Amino acid sequence: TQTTRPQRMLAAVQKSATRGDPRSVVKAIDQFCRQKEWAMNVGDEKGCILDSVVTEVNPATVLELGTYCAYSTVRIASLLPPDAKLITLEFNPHNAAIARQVIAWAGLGDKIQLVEGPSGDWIPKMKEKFGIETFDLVFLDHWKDRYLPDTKLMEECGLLRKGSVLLADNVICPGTPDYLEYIRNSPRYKSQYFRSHLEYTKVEDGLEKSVFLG
Ligand SMILES: Nc1ncc2ncn(CCCCCNC(=O)c3cc(-c4ccc(F)cc4)cc(O)c3O)c2n1
Ligand SMILES: [Mg+2]
Repeated sequence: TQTTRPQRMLAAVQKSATRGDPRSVVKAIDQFCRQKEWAMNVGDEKGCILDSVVTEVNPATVLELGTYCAYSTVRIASLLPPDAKLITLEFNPHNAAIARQVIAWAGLGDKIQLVEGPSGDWIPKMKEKFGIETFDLVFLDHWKDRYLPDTKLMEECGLLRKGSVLLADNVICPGTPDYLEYIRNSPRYKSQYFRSHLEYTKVEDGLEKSVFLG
């Protein structure tokens, strides 16, 4: 029977990456996506910008919205300090199952908690379910029309503190116009656009980094 693209991506990781070596997992997925099949990982070019923001923030708590196959999950977690925690939300059970195996292969199971379900349901439960006070870093990479409502929801739920950083993928392609409009005009955020390209292509895309001012 026909395999899915996430299954083929996992097979590429298990074939080419070293168990317990997160950067080799990242490299194996980038190689698969450049040489075999395009997939919607943040990718190597935007991934370098992601790395620099993670390193600068050095977060103790991270929320990722939209796991897909855990490429950015593993990329972020590989840069976190020892006791840091990353919670990643994935809506699609098949993708979540693949993501869990990629995370296990990278040896990052103790840093990453993958939660299945829509962001809108889980964001209000973060404090009670996971004992989270606030997030130091949020990586938005899920449904593009959920970036704005979920940002407002995180504000309302008190999950952001003065200095919390939001990093949003795909603000140009596929695009998140309502989110950009809000975040760039809100007095409660200081935003910066990092121009780049859609993963594995020459199409323009970029990341928007926004610091919550409280
Ligand atoms: N609410 C909620 N809560 C939790 C969730 N978990 C998953 N989802 C659903 C998210 C489904 C995947 C989201 N990502 C993208 O759609 C995406 C697309 C492209 C792209 C595609 C085709 C092109 F021609 C050009 C660019 C590139 C990217 O980098 C992308 O990230 C959730 N939703
Ligand atoms: Mg993306």
